[in-house]
Amino acid sequence: MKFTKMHGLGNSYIYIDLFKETIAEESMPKLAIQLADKNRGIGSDGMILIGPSDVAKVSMRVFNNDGSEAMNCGNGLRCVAKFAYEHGYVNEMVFTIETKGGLVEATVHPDEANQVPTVTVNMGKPRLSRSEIPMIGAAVDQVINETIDLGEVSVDVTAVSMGNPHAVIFTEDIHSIPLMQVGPSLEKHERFPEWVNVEYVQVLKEDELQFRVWERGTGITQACGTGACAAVVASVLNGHSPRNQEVTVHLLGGDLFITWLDNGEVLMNGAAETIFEGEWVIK
Ligand SMILES: N[C@H](CCC[C@H](N)C(=O)O)C(=O)O
Repeated sequence: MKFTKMHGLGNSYIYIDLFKETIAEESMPKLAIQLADKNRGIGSDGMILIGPSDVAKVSMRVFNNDGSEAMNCGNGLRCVAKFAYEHGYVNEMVFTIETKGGLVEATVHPDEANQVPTVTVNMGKPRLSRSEIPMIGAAVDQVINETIDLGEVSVDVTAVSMGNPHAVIFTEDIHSIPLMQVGPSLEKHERFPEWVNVEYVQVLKEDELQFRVWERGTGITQACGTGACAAVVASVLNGHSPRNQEVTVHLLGGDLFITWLDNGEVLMNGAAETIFEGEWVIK
């Protein structure tokens, strides 16, 4: 089976082209774990399947390195758009991608060699009501700075879904956050029946955020595209950032440029890179 390892700001996945390969549905979680294993496999944050779609130009499925399937992946979407354009599955520069969390629209920015170094994705509208996150508790339209007791510490969470769930916590100092403690504790907290991605955000300026993430089903990663979108939405909801203005999000692996438009949609712009291609023998 051919694979391509790609990354968005160091958030890497093993990409499998289902236009050419076939993988049995029941073997997908185990294959994701095997491919992502840095000692016995290739090494990545998970596996992403690129394939045909009845409703869009291409489809994307995302598996974390624990084998769990996610509804969306921002860094993955930019790499899928790059892959689809460079492999000729699309001829346009603007096209739709089907995810389990809904349809998104990608715009590739080819260079003079017709390769794609950066991609802009319209991620659609964030889902903010408690039931859409999903999150346990009284029905509310928005979960803003809700305190969750984790035993030794409690955190104030702003909850945002980009098709996948995010718990955003604001901090005064991104370099002193208890991410290794709070991350795993909040990820599987009973308030989040489908678990949750955990993001710490420090507001440097209204249009500049520092960002760290503990990803659901993976742990700490270099970057999380849907998380960066959730961080900007949460920053606007908390009055730290303006709508309709590009916000630079500094992640461990690099910068993403996010705008929450007045029409409610979230634009994400950033890099997408191919690392190498290879062959994997399915055991
Ligand atoms: N761990 C996430 C999926 C990957 C999202 C992230 N890598 C991104 O770029 O958005 C989840 O279980 O919802």
